[in-house]
Amino acid sequence: MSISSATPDPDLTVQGAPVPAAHIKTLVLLGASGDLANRLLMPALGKLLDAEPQRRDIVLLGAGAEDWDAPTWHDHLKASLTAAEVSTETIDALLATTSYQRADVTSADDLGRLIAAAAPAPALYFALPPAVTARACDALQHVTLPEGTVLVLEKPFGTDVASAKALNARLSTLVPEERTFRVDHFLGRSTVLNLLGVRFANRIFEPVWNNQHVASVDIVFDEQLTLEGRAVYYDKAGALVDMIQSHLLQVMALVAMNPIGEVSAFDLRESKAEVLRATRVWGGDAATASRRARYVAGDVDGRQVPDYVKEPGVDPARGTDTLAEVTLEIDSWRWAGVPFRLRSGKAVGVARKEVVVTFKDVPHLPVGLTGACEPDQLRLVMGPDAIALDLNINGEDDPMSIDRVSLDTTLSPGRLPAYGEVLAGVLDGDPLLAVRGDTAVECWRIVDSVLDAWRSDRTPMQTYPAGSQGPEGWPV
Ligand SMILES: NC(=O)C1=CN([C@@H]2O[C@H](COP(=O)(O)OP(=O)(O)OC[C@H]3O[C@@H](n4cnc5c(N)ncnc54)[C@H](OP(=O)(O)O)[C@@H]3O)[C@@H](O)[C@H]2O)C=CC1
Ligand SMILES: O=C1O[C@H](COP(=O)(O)O)[C@@H](O)[C@H](O)[C@H]1O
Repeated sequence: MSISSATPDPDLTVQGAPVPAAHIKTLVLLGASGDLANRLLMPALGKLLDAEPQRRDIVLLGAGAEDWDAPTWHDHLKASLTAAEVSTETIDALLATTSYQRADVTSADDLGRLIAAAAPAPALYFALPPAVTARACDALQHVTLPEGTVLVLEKPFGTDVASAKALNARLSTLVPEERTFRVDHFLGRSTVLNLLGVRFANRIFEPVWNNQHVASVDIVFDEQLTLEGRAVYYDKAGALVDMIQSHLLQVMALVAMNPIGEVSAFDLRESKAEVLRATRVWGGDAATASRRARYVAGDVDGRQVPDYVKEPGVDPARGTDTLAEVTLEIDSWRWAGVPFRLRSGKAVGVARKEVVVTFKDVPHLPVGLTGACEPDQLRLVMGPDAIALDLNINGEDDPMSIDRVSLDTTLSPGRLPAYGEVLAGVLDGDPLLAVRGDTAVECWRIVDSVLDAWRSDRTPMQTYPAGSQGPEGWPV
């Protein structure tokens, strides 16, 4: 008998329907001069307002360490929105009401001033380094938060089980769980959201979505991107923590969860949590259930890439992984015995970003049908978004020989970028796409076991040339 190693914290699993937060009027962007704010959040807000102009009464309040006057802030915001091709109407509407305050977000006095300016019910978006976010949350203890305040936290949410639990405990003293938005922008990606439609709006998949018919599931996010100047963050995280601990486990939960009664924050998040609570490393040994590797010099699509350890800001002694793979099992009636392989890497030659469900072989191929009969595969591709069903059919020339076809369709990129969907939830006070606190801890429980094995050096660090598809012998 398998027993889930963690029991959900009752304080973090809000029972019943979520209590709607007041419709947010002011979005306070803490860390407004930072990369996330500039490259992703402000454009996403602009796109959301373009798609839903009725929201144009949203006021954006920027805050950060920079001593910016109003024209400097306006120029910064306008440049970010313009680069994202946000409409001039939206840009003008945002500029008409926005303001910026210089603030040390770890100071209760500064935070108090910001919140007073953002009343009645602000959303505080911590677009800050994680350590600064933790200190800002400590400082908020000394500030009276208006009823309905929403807190929005970026990944990484803690650095292990203990720190994630401590952060949850701190947050629970500030606002209720349903007003705490732990952002995982993959949950706003259109292909990921499409898992709901594909799985539950079709008759044909659910009956075969189990260990009777599925041989394995691969969730792969291999990028051509390298370090891209992010050593301060990435060198401490690595591929396992950067991608698998958060995004890929969330995607896995959506692939594996039981059907939900309604698309509500409670149903969806509880169903995902059930999966994650039942998840552990394949065979119970994290050292053999995982692989890790790091890129060395190579050529990615014509771009010369140095050894990872020679990238500026990298500490070679740290032993950071740039490609990680973990095979997991979900101890449930539905999934027992089905390997879920999660893999993500940087600096590969050909990007591969997809969920692949591989079905078992047919039990019997009629005598007389010839040729290779490969397993059926359903593939959901993340960017450019597509869905494909790879099947065996009768051959074109010899009708009794088997050929392979792919029934595929490209999907529109979605009405909004992933962060646009995330922000829509924040502004509506709907935590549907937010990661629940107990789930964040579960994800660390799964990944901590791998990190422990890696620290004991039982899983060798391999290398692969940048521009390749990973070390030799690894399945791609
Ligand atoms: N950038 C990205 O692509 C992504 C980032 N994230 C997450 O988003 C968060 C922010 O990342 P990112 O934008 O890249 O980080 P940056 O370092 O680019 O930005 C952080 C911002 O916080 C400000 N800041 C730091 N300390 C204080 C303080 N005490 N008071 C006020 N402002 C302060 C910085 O100001 P100053 O520079 O003046 O010190 C800067 O504007 C992180 O948790 C990251 O993991 C998540 C997904 C993608
Ligand atoms: O959160 C992260 O995600 C990106 C990949 O997501 P995308 O939406 O930008 O494609 C990844 O490159 C980055 O390392 C990671 O921190």
